[in-house]
Amino acid sequence: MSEEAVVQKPKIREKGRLMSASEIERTLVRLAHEIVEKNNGGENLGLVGIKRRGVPIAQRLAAMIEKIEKHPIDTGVLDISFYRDDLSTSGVRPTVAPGTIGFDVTGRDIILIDDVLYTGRTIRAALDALFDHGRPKSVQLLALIDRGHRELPIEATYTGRSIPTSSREIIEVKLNEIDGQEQVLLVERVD
Ligand SMILES: O=P(O)(O)OC[C@H]1O[C@H](OP(=O)(O)OP(=O)(O)O)[C@H](O)[C@@H]1O
Ligand SMILES: O=c1cc[nH]c(=O)[nH]1
Repeated sequence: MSEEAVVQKPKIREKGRLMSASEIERTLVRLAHEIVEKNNGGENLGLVGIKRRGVPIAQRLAAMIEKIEKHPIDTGVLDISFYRDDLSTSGVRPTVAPGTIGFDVTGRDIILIDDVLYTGRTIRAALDALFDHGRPKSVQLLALIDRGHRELPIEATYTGRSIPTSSREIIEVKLNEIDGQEQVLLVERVD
């Protein structure tokens, strides 16, 4: 057996579609209005998407908020792959590249944005990275899907859908900008 065969991805079975393209769109419209309401119009807001699928979600929300409030919204990117907990145990010491978010976060009301909130480890790492870049006035968290199973005391300020899951299940968010399709699927590992 080749080595590639040993490290195959787990087999998965599709269990159903949780959100269609129009449901994702409607949910993002609602979240954009919630953000505007909670932040009094959002003059001081900055949206930071976590790679990968948090980025197009942040860009879409910024466009919606700009349309509602008629002022520009700073939008940036956090690539947290080098900040993961599991890397630190292997001795890798993450370094922060200055300016990679795309705007100065100091003094701003930052909304961190990701597609799925699960254990919370990605968000913890993203918070570390964010504060390496500057000192925001406040940080709020938005997740399109909260699937539970938190391992850290982290909760979303804005949630698209809360979907209770088993640990064998996986939420797959598909977005046009990355996947060429638009839906949220529930799948299950079968091996
Ligand atoms: O709360 P957590 O347990 O950290 O899980 C949530 C993270 O997992 C997914 O990223 P993934 O590592 O699968 O990468 P991807 O976004 O590139 O698919 C998802 O996009 C979140 O960033
Ligand atoms: O189910 C999950 C868990 C983490 N990240 C995902 O994208 N889906």
